[in-house]
Amino acid sequence: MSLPTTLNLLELTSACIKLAQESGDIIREVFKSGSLGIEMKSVDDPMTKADLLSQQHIIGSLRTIWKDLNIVGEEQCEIPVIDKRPPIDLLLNDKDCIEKCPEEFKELPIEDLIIFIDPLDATREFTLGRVGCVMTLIGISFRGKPIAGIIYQPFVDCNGDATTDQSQWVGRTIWAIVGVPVKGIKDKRSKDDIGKVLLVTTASHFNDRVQQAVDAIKPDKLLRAGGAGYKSLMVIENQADVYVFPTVGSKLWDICGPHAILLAVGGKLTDPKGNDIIYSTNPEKIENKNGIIITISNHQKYIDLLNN
Ligand SMILES: O=P(O)(O)O[C@H]1[C@H](O)[C@@H](O)[C@H](OP(=O)(O)O)[C@@H](OP(=O)(O)O)[C@H]1O
Ligand SMILES: [Mg+2]
Ligand SMILES: [Mg+2]
Ligand SMILES: [Mg+2]
Repeated sequence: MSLPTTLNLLELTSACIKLAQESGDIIREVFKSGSLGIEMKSVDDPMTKADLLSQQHIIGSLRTIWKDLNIVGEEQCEIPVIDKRPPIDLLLNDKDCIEKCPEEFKELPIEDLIIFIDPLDATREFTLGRVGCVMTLIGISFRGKPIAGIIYQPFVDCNGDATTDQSQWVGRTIWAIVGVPVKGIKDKRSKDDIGKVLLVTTASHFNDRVQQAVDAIKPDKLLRAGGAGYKSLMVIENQADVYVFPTVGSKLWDICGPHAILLAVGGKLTDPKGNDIIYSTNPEKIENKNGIIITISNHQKYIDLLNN
């Protein structure tokens, strides 16, 4: 039987939404078990049983339908054969998707797609019990550009607010297809911060280059947070105006999903010189070597501040 050569983005995104939610169940179970199975991939770069099981579940399940899809996952691991096919119809009756999804997205050549999976973003925070910023990130890129993204936050209440109350861990899904109105995004800007410039950056990898970027932008408030995905979501939900990390550290799987959601809400993500990030399977291109800057508006203003 010949394999399909095209796919419907609504079906792929439907499957990814469900799989991200199921990965959240896996991540919560591992956390509650108390045995995280921490391995150090390198200094300051942990992987846990939750990262592994989450990635195996997502990729193994996608493979039950799309066997030759290009998938780039953060973790180096065997992918077990899974026989349960994920549902692919969640978005097929979504009014906005039917009316606003670009027609070409409904019949995409599989060979031009790459799926980037960060099965658990902010692992370091996860190992330290600071789970509010943990999330599963799935990005779908087409010919080098993000076209759909899914974020699932396992350790938050229904408003997406971190809580230590395990009974409130209902989790939250944020997803977008570029060109389709995004649902469920909140404006989380506090009243005291209206009119101010808030910059968010790393909590765990501060260095001179980051300090220089902060000095160049001169924000009214400097916020420090864990998780590349979490900081991106802070910009998407107006809790920060700009997220900058001006040196190597983040990878394509950290940003592809959030990037698609950001584009869908009118934001921008480039390197600190304003160059587009191209999504590729080339191992040489996986690291964002020059860093990233993420904004919801006035992107060029921040690029000019960083480079003048
Ligand atoms: O946890 P994984 O999936 O390995 O992804 C990491 C990113 O690759 C790093 O860029 C993040 O470091 P920063 O918080 O300095 O952005 C890092 O944030 P963290 O140091 O707060 O955990 C993570 O988001
Ligand atoms: Mg990550
Ligand atoms: Mg990760
Ligand atoms: Mg990692």
